[in-house]
Amino acid sequence: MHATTAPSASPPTAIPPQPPVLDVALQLRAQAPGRQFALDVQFQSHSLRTALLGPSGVGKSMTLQALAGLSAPGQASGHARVQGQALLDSALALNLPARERGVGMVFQDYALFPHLNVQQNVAFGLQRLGQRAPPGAAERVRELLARFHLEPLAQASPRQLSGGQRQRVALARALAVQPRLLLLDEPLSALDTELRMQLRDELQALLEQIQIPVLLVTHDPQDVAQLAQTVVRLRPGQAAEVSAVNAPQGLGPAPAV
Ligand SMILES: Nc1ncnc2c1ncn2[C@@H]1O[C@H](COP(=O)(O)OP(=O)(O)OP(=O)(O)O)[C@@H](O)[C@H]1O
Repeated sequence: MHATTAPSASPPTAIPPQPPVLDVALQLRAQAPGRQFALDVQFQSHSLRTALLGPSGVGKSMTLQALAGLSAPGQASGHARVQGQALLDSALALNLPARERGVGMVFQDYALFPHLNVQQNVAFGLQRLGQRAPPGAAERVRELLARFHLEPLAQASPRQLSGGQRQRVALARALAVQPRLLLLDEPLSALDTELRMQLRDELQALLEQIQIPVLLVTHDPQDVAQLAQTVVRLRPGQAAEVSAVNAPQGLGPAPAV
């Protein structure tokens, strides 16, 4: 006679909670002769696309610089994590250098290198000082030039480009390293209304494709409506306010960027 045993009920599998997409708790300090600036900025975002808003001078650009690893020594402390991975954690004495952070940044004026052509600007982030370009770099640059419709302009100098073309070069350069975080500091503010609308549409399509965490500084409500899922408002002397603006987009398979 066989004894049968009821299958033992397996314990429910606990799904580990997802870390926030962005987890920022930074103390920022800057000093100039006769002037001091201090900001504690704390927020978490569970969205891939977060807008950082706040009045002029509140510290938005400084926050982006701290995330990119571009702060002056001693200017930023605390912690900053992207999908659970720390870029900076003072408690652990961890402060990754900018090149090791995997953070792409597009500045308001695009900050293209004037002495480099379009192709060299895009390739810049892939090179290490005094070293040969890593394997695959030339292919990656070709891919990005094609993707951003920049092939005919590969040899052009930044001063020969329109505002929209400059923006595409800046985005291609920021994405060259396949960043884990993309920072956009008022990327549309230098453009006239018509071009801004067109490039906002392009940026929206691009962000939907690349599906990497993005933190966007803007003053423009239309940027927020079209590009962001969560808004973080910095307020002088007060805690940041976090709110949802749009339902998260479906997270389809992420094509390589
Ligand atoms: N190197 C520095 N030394 C001293 N103060 C600084 C330095 N850099 C920035 N600041 C000050 O820090 C504050 C925050 O500057 P930040 O550029 O981050 O503001 P912001 O919110 O991006 O403003 P805006 O919307 O006008 O671009 C400002 O008061 C600015 O004057």
